[in-house]
Amino acid sequence: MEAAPSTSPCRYSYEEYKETADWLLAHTKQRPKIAIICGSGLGGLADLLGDKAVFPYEDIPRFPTSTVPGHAGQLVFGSLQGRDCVCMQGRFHFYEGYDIHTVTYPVRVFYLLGVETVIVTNAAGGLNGSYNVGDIMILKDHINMPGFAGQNPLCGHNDIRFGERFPCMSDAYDRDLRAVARQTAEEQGCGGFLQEGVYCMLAGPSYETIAECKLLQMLGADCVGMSTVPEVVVARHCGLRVLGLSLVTNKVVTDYDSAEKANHEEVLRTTQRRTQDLERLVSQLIANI
Ligand SMILES: O=P(O)(O)O[C@@H]1C[C@H](O)[C@@H](CO)O1
Ligand SMILES: Nc1nc2[nH]cnc2c(=O)[nH]1
Repeated sequence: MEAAPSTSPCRYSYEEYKETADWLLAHTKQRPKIAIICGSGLGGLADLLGDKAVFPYEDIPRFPTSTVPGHAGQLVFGSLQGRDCVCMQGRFHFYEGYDIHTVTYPVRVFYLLGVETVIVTNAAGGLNGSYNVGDIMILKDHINMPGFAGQNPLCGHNDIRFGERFPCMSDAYDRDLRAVARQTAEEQGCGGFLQEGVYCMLAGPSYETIAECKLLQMLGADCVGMSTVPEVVVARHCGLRVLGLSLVTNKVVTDYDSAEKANHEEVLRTTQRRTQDLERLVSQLIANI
């Protein structure tokens, strides 16, 4: 597949998103109001669903496919805590070569399915010195670094059926959902490793240099990752409520004498260690929202 030029206008028409959504609606009886996007190593969240209908991405008309270890590549519809949900087991990253409109394609499909709330999860590097590996961070804000460089998924023609030309982002992470998440985390015994902070997205796939980590710390970022922000921007554009959760899978290196090196194996190891806590938290959250 030939990559789209980075300056392309939105590559997809309303009718294309609609074709995907209508196909899914025709192939499942579930009518989800909640969507969950699983981060690296966090795809086990989809296994919580009962009464499942599973669609590999390659079977869904116009859906992209995922290439990262730790990401399965299927859309799972099902029921959790008596609520219909749809779960993306495997997301699309900009660093895989997808243009920013393709990265966010599923979010507009969710909107057209009737989804109202999106729970976005990710694996991230901890920048905040007081964070520990294994902490869960509720996102209260983000820094859209690729957006600074012109890679905002809303660039190009604005279709008003999705949302307005200039959407607000100061309320990107829903205050009420954050409160429910804090409360639920306490009830589920996750309070001892819960944080709330700012996620910064970089394009990846290289991890950060020491100087870059120091810069991001100065900017006020608490965690750094390679996803989530484009999906959140598109979700907010079409009025979906968003809850973001980062799992701190590693601490970034900020010391020139350190022998530590960021690596994807450590990222996946940490997700395995925390997977049950996260599953419990998300499951109970869904009951509480
Ligand atoms: O999909 P997420 O953001 O959870 O995955 C993170 C970012 C990269 O894909 C990978 C790096 O280890 O983990
Ligand atoms: N950019 C980035 N993404 C990550 N995902 C998991 N850990 C990291 C990290 O340290 N940096």
